[in-house]
This record gives sequence, C-alpha cells and structure tokens, in this order.
Amino acid sequence: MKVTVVGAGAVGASCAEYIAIKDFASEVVLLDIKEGFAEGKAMDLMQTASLNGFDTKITGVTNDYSKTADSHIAVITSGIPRKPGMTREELIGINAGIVKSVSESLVKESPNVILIVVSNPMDTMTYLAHQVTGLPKNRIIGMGGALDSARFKYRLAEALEAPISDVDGMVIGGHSDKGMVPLTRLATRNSVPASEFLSDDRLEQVLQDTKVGGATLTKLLGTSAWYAPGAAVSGLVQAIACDQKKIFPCSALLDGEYGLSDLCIGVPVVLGKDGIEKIVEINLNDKEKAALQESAEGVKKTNELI
Ligand SMILES: NC(=O)c1ccc[n+]([C@@H]2O[C@H](COP(=O)([O-])OP(=O)(O)OC[C@H]3O[C@@H](n4cnc5c(N)ncnc54)[C@H](O)[C@@H]3O)[C@@H](O)[C@H]2O)c1
Ligand SMILES: O=C(O)C[C@H](O)C(=O)O
Repeated sequence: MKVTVVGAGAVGASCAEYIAIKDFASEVVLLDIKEGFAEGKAMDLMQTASLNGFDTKITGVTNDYSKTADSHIAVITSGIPRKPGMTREELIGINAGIVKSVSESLVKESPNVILIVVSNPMDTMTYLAHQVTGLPKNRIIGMGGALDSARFKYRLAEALEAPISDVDGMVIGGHSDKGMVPLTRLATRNSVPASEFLSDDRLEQVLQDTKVGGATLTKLLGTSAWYAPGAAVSGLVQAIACDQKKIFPCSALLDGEYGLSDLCIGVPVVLGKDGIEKIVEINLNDKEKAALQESAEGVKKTNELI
C-alpha cells in the first residue's frame, strides 16, 4: 500500500508520522515544493522507526510527481494555513491554485488514486478537486468532520467529566467556524444520551466550543493545529487501506442526499477499500436539518469564488 502526502508542513508531516506509527502502509511518499524540505522531514521520521517500531518506508521528494506514481491513496495538505483572526475561507485565493495543480499532477501519475483533501477551505477544495480531476465521487474525500468530531468528543468528555473513551459524538456540515453542525442530540456517554447528564445550556456551550475548535487553537499557536488533524487523516487513510468499513463524517459530493446537491459537505460515510462506499443518511430533526441547510448555503457561497 503506497500513500502519498503532498505538503510536508505541520499537518502533512504529522499525518505521515501517524500513518507510519500505525504500520499498515508499506510506503509513504512525502512531497513538498520547498527544496529539500520533504527529504529532511522523511529522514527525520525514518530515524524514529527503530524507536517507534515501524517498518513503513518514508521517502521525501521535492515536487517530483514521478515518485508518487501508482499511489493507492494521496493526501493533499499543501497550502497556507490561517493566522489568528482569519477565517478558513480567506485562504481560498492562494490555496485554490495549489490544490488544482497538485490534484492534476497526482491523478496524472496515479489514475486509480483515492484523494483525501485537507487544505482549506476544505469543502470547497474538495469540490474543486472533483472539478479538475473528474474522478468518481467515491474517490475524493474531504477531511474535516473526523477532526471536528474528535474535538466534539474532547469537549463532551470535559463537560461530562468522563474519560474520552466513554463518549461518542459526531459533527456534520461544513468545516467552518459557522457551518459545523455538532449533533448534540445524538451524543452519548456509554450509550446514554449526553442530555441526561448535561443541561441544555452546558450542551450548547459544548457545541459552541466545538465549532470554534480550530480558531481557538490558531489563536493559541499563531498558526493552525496539526496533531489532531494529522491523526484524523491517518484514521481515514487506515480505514481505506485496511478496508475497515468504518463510519466517519467526511466531505462528500452530494447528489440529492440530505436534500442537497452539487456541493461537498460533511456527512457520515462508510470508508473502505473503494473510498466512500456509502453515504449514510441519518434522520435529522427539523433544527438539525435547518442547520445543515444553512451550512450548505455557506459552502455554496465559498464555491462560487472558485
Ligand atoms: N481540513 C482540516 O481539518 C485541516 C486541518 C488542519 C489544517 N488544514 C489546512 O491544511 C493546510 C496545511 O496546513 P499546515 O499547517 O500543514 O501548513 P504548513 O505551512 O505547515 O504546510 C504546508 C506545506 O505545503 C507546502 N506547499 C505549498 N504549496 C505547495 C505545492 N504547490 N506543492 C507542494 N507543496 C506545497 C509548503 O511548502 C508547506 O510545507 C492549510 O490549508 C490548513 O488550513 C486543514
Ligand atoms: O482551523 C484551521 O484553520 C485549520 C483546521 O481547519 C482545523 O480545524 O484545525
């Protein structure tokens, strides 16, 4: 199993590291446009192999797509991250051009590849990757919901004063400060609805903290987060590589599901060897439907900018 990660920056390197540590891929190619950067990151990571006990071979290349040939999965993390005070949408001017050329180059060398788009604004970049590559819709996946759900679980565990392994929850909708739809009604602690332990006000606080999860970290770090994003991507890569058939909320091209069409937005999907093997339609109540609809309108507005 060969996995390419484009962008050897904070998220790309973290993602390569998690993939390697889980030891399910034979090869990870890290590619960056900055001369020598991916080579350096790959060498540094390879020097952790004997310490962390993995056999995945990580190689780094400077913009040489021939080295990515016949990748099964390629992750696109190339592009600029936001700075404190910015929205993800403000990155579109620079990142659209990068995602367009990177997607084209990847597919040229690996026509059967499954693409995972990470660069922001992610839902629009996922839609753009569809437009420029024409790959079937199961083979382009946007990563946002897996990360947002991990942050939701973190906030839920904090509010419930429970171990994170005891809580479950999912975030659908656009990967944006306003567009995320954390499904508080369906959140549980060991199968018991979280609403049985938390007041409406506390659950609303969890929801609001989740939605600004990325912005909160960007303010603290001066740039956007990378550990949880890298771990979230590695989870999607593993589900595909190991044909796990796990459900993750991912940005998928919709064609009528949830009453939405012609956009990519976060919905639960089954991930397996063919990428998105199924879009799972869950019964949303009127409030959740309205929130998803509003989120979709926001994503469509951003799509108009490309
Ligand atoms: N979807 C998500 O959940 C999520 C999470 C975190 C970050 N992000 C996004 O991921 C992107 C990367 O974030 P980061 O923190 O790793 O940034 P970073 O600046 O640390 O790394 C980006 C890397 O991309 C490289 N790059 C730029 N143009 C390139 C090109 N044409 N080809 C190859 N490489 C190129 C840069 O040289 C740099 O090393 C940002 O757009 C950020 O907003 C998304
Ligand atoms: O917040 C960002 O800009 C990066 C990423 O989308 C995140 O949620 O961490």
